[in-house]
Amino acid sequence: MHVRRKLVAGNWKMNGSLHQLTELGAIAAAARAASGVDVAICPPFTLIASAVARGGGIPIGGQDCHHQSSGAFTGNVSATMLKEAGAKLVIVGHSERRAEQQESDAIVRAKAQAALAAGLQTIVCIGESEEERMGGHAITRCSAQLAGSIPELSGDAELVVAYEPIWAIGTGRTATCDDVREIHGLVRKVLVDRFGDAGGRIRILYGGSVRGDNAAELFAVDNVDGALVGGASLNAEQFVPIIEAAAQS
Ligand SMILES: O=C(CO)COP(=O)(O)O
Repeated sequence: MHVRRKLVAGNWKMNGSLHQLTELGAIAAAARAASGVDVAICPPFTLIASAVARGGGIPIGGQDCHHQSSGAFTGNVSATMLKEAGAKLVIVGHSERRAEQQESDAIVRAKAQAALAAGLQTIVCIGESEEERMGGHAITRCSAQLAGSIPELSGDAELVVAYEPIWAIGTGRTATCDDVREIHGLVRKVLVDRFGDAGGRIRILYGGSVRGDNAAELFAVDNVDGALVGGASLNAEQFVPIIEAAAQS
């Protein structure tokens, strides 16, 4: 049985500003108080270097990276560039990118591989749509995404998986604890089948309308090793209670 520290990561998406980095002070203080919990924030690319400078030691990450380290890829940023900017982690395969940028499992996997190779902690996102869940296809969809998107483990950088049901993102609707237990159990099985003992150490986050008032019950579910938080990570007032719930779980 592996003891996995909780990880609470904030995904600011295309939100935030230099001014908003003032929130990081209180978030860093809460992170220091929650000694058993890892906390990270992923702001837009343009804020990464400033967030590293002003973040009070909280690991700062990107929300995407290209799978090549450099080249003629206008508008893109590579994992090595993120690393140089001071990022410690990166999110890849978020459903908003899979939908808007048509990112396939194979692309997500290549990005994850590049991120691990650059030494970044790498959060690979999976999750089914509402239609897939209603049609009884949540398990098959998540299994296919796992099979196609999870990279080989390489080097010392940590792989993390985030389960984010698309219908729960930004909607205020959270998956039931039973649904979360089922999918996180599936993810764990896939990871252990593939990586053996190392698969038991990989942290699995839940994401989708996590808030201070539902975090504790989600953190109590088997194989929920933390949260990937969107809206509620934008300010300390809403994010700190989630960190505190992780510390008490
Ligand atoms: O997409 C998410 C995090 O990556 C979840 O967003 P919300 O917490 O706003 O639902």
